[in-house]
Amino acid sequence: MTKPVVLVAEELSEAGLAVLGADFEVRHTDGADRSQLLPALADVDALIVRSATQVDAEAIAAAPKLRVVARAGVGLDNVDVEAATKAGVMVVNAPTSNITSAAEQTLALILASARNTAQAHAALKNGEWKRSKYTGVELDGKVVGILGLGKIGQLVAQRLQPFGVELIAYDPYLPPARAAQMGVKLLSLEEVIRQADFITVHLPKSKETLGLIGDKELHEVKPSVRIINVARGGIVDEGALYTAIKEGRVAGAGLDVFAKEPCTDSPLFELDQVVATPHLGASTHEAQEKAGTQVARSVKLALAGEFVPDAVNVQGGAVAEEVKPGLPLAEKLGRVFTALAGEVATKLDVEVRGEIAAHDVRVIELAALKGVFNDVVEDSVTYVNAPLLAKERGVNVELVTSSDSPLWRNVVTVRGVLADGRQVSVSGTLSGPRQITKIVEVNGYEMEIEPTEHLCFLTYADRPGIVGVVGHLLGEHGINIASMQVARDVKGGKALIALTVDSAIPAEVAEQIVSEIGAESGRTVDLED
Ligand SMILES: NC(=O)c1ccc[n+]([C@@H]2O[C@H](COP(=O)([O-])OP(=O)(O)OC[C@H]3O[C@@H](n4cnc5c(N)ncnc54)[C@H](O)[C@@H]3O)[C@@H](O)[C@H]2O)c1
Ligand SMILES: O=C(O)[C@H](O)COP(=O)(O)O
Repeated sequence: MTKPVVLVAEELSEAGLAVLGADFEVRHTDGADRSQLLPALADVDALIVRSATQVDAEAIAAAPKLRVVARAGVGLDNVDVEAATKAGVMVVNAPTSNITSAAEQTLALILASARNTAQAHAALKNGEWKRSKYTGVELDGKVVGILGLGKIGQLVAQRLQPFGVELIAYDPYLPPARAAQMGVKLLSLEEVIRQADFITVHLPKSKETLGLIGDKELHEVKPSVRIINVARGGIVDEGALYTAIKEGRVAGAGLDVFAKEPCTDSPLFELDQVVATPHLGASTHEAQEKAGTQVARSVKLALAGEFVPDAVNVQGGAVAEEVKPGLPLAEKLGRVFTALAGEVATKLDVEVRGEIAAHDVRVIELAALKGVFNDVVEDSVTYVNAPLLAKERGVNVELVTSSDSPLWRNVVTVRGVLADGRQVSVSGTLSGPRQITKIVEVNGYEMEIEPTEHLCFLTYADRPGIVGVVGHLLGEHGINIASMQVARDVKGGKALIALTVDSAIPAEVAEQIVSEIGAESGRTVDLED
């Protein structure tokens, strides 16, 4: 059996490679070099990167088998998550792996900037004993403004507390009470910029944050301000920062990240007031070990078709053990639903009833949608793109949960309304100690059949002799019936035959059966992949 291929496009810790183990074919490439990356993507199942590999729409299109992109770190600005989602590719990161390292690097740059450590060090190594030139400032009593009080911003705040600073922050998405608990006062961006002696940036790079600290803002800061950026290059405009330092409107800067990386020739490097490092925030043994092992675990889960807690483009929360067996059931019900409906519903309810409804069952809705669209679109349907497919087709999807399930311990129903107002539904359960998948309801008719690979549902007017005709016609075409059930609403009313057969029923045979028994509808379902 061929092993799934994992392409490691940047340095990954030994511990991460060890977690991948022998179950995968691990290949290496230089992700920063497009001429190497694009051809290397042709047959890979998973891609592992850090920040130097651009996983854009072109790269995703070059990887038709790709199932997961794993970012061994935090920032996802180098991954086109939207393009990945459209292609059904899961994107995962390691959101906490390097936050301590990034926070410590921030402290290092704040202190180095305050005390001119790097510049004095370089001068001394150059044989210059200069003391007054490198006189610095204390942190004690100063105001530190944190832009982005998220995971790293909060760790920085905690670590700065003992220095006797006043902490203020700009983060419109954080409740002020949460900030107050940490001893940080939330203010507007303008106020932070005007009051701070140190400004430290911990924002994600986005359309809103790119150039957030630009020429205008750098005209409003205190001239004694030092600006630290360990988040992403470009959030502080490098040209505007250069001019502000040159003109004495900013006292100094500590920079770990740059708008274009690698960056070795920034005009900022000419300024003695700037201390800079080559994107080293996450470059510690500890952070790399954590990032490597976390993404390797996520890749293993993703390639095993399991739910991945760190996936950023899959809706829903952690999946409880009790819920997991319901996923293949819901997916199967989704496929049966589409076969019964023969079209995409305008409104779709995924109902989860019974004991499992006490858990977060949003993933069951995803699994049902995955099944609903499995035989509708050419491209592969995954937990990632299934909700997107529903949205694109204007399907209004709702998850309905209830602890009340009178007949079965747990039951999942996919119920839909079609364009002409008709309703279609199919329910299933996992029965007995062996948790056997059973369909227990179709369009309101109760039954109990095990959905094998080939199924057929016939709705007709209840009368004698129909079972014989169906059996005879199938027999004539060499199709063996594995099981058959008949259900009806009232005697002489509408009836439904549910059949499982050993081979697919060709369309012309199904049509012949429908015509001979005068069926209202006849639907075949083929569940083999
Ligand atoms: N230099 C490095 O090596 C290194 C290492 C790790 C992380 N990072 C970067 O550090 C940054 C912060 O990472 P994190 O893990 O703390 O992220 P996070 O998501 O935990 O925190 C970001 C915070 O920014 C706030 N925010 C988002 N958009 C905003 C906006 N437009 N205006 C104001 N606030 C906004 C959010 O509310 C959140 O609290 C990211 O850019 C990440 O890529 C860099
Ligand atoms: O976002 C991150 O995780 C950091 O910027 C680290 O990036 P790196 O993995 O390329 O060092």
